[in-house]
Amino acid sequence: MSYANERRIAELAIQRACLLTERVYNSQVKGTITKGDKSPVTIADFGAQALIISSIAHAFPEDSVVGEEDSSGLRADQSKRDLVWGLVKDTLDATKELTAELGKIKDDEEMLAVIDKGTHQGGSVGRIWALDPIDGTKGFLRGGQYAVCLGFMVDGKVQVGALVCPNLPVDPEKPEGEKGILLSAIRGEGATMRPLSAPSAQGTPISMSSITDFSKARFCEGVEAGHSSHSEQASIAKSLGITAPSIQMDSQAKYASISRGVGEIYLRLPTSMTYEEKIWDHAAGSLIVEEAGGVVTDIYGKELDFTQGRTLKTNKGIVAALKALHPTVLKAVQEELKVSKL
Ligand SMILES: Nc1ncnc2c1ncn2[C@@H]1O[C@H](COP(=O)(O)O)[C@@H](OP(=O)(O)O)[C@H]1O
Ligand SMILES: [Mg+2]
Ligand SMILES: [Mg+2]
Ligand SMILES: [Mg+2]
Repeated sequence: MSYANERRIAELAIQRACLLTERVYNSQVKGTITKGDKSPVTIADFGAQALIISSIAHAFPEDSVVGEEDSSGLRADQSKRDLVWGLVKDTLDATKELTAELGKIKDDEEMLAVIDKGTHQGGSVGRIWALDPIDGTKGFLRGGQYAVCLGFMVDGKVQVGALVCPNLPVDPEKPEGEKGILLSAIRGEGATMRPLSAPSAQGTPISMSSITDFSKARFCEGVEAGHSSHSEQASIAKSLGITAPSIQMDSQAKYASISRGVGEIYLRLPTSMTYEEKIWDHAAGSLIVEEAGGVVTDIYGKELDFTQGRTLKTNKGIVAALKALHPTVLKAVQEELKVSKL
């Protein structure tokens, strides 16, 4: 069974949401709220979650959604709620040609209810979408990379992944040129990419780099030192003979980057053994990397298990690399971590 329709709706939905996130990215008003776990959420995260879940509910009313955000912060703050509704309404008004396929939201009450459709607990049964309305919120606030991410799972296996990276260059050779790319994949059918400016164009197939010589290889890692262990990643890179400096960027833009051949490896080594990676941080990006010729496991070499609920509770960390390099990278990771953690 092909999931071409799910991919089409995913692409349209994240691209529509991206109009909203870019407006906030380029404005002075980010409307940040600090959540219970001390992490930030902005009016753009809420607005994007509302638009994307309403698209899914319109196209596939029986499906469930595991979304990162819930409406509690907005219910407690009328002025932010008004800001988000203003953004959502403007975006819907500006994209009327998509209403037949993606539907709309009637008022701010409905918007809050739609955001809360993302509270599903996930699991191993049925059709479930994993949504990160803004991945890399800290990058978003800093003016760095961020991504709008949507994965679609059937019985706990990711079948479709779609990512918008509004601030990655269309041509990696021209970093100051046009920005904004959309990547997507269907399991077994490969991964594709297209510029955001060409919404109706067919995506071009992408594949990972073919560099197998570690002295020429590059690795990606996050910017936030609290999210992955920079010191251990540096030490692994050194032991592999990697000489290039790490490519640091926020969000699933790292998965996007290696899937189109900019970097061969993405390391995300845990900074704490109690943190559980969230399914929405990996569903879309990991499938796109696999379909572009890569392998994605945790630090134990285990496949990512999306059947466990809202988190990858049976996995630790992420090791993603070109298929030919992955066994050697994993061995280096395990040698490095064995001492302190395994
Ligand atoms: N201690 C931790 N270890 C690993 N990831 C963490 C973390 N704390 C937060 N994160 C996740 O890291 C994501 C960003 O990844 P990166 O650092 O690669 O940009 C965040 O997504 P959000 O920005 O969607 O909240 C958040 O879910
Ligand atoms: Mg977050
Ligand atoms: Mg995230
Ligand atoms: Mg997020």
